[in-house]
Amino acid sequence: MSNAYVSVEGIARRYPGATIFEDLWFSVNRGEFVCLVGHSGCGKTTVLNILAGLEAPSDGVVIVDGQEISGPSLDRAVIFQGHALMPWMTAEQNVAFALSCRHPSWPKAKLREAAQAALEKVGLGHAAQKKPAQLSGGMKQRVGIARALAIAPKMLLMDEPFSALDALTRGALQEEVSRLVTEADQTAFMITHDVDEAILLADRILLMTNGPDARLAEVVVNTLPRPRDRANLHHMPGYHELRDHILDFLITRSRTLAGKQPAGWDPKAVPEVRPAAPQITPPPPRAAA
Ligand SMILES: Nc1ncnc2c1ncn2[C@@H]1O[C@H](COP(=O)(O)OP(=O)(O)OP(=O)(O)O)[C@@H](O)[C@H]1O
Repeated sequence: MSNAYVSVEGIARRYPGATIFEDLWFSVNRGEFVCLVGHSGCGKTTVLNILAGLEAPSDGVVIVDGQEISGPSLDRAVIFQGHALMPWMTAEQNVAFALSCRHPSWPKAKLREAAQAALEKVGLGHAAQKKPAQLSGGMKQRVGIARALAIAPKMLLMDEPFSALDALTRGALQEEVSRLVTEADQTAFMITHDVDEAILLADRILLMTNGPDARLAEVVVNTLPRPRDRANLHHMPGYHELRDHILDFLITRSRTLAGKQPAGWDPKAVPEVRPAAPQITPPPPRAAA
């Protein structure tokens, strides 16, 4: 795990009388997009909060860029399901405020300029002077995305950021995040319930069994080539195999594997699968000369 940008090493969350999860080991490489998928209650938000430094694990550590984390940091920006914008500030002021925490020495004009540029990147240049109450849900979430990306965090953490949006807005924002994260070579970790969202965005998808005593059961490597877009995703060779694999896990295996550790199970070496990998046909034997 030493080459990983983010290294999650044996974290656990226990409450008196209940272990939500334990012995969770995984890594996220620089520039990689990792999604965590699992049923409600298995501890996904807890894992994200631990990565954000908002909660301490009961056991284990998280190392980011070689340093153990010990609390929240601007290096790890979180995009929540709700927008968490300051309602008395305009969109520009919301982004500028985050920028001022990152760059305390920047003069106001520079902060404003950078905030405006960040809003333009998410298509909100025209709405910079509006307050959250004057913006739609999708626009507010865009401001949240602009604010998180403007401070160039080492890691972007997202907890179901699109789940409260209508399907059209959700689709548009998923594609936008995909583009922005790729452009910035941003390391990202996201929780989602939406299998297509995970397939669109992730390089790897971590599958968690049901809680209590949840564990990482499998790491699904998304071998579908980039760029991916929603309109063509389901035409890509391997898409259906990948989707079926994840759905089968959610419908059946997340439950049947719950609480059980197969013999010889090594939580540090969770099996990797590539359901969408192209079938390699061996070349025909050469005719004898
Ligand atoms: N103080 C507590 N005592 C005991 N259990 C708790 C406590 N706080 C949280 N939990 C349990 O921890 C588990 C993990 O919660 P968490 O929010 O991380 O799950 P999740 O997978 O993100 O769920 P969802 O998808 O519904 O958001 C839940 O089953 C919850 O009931």
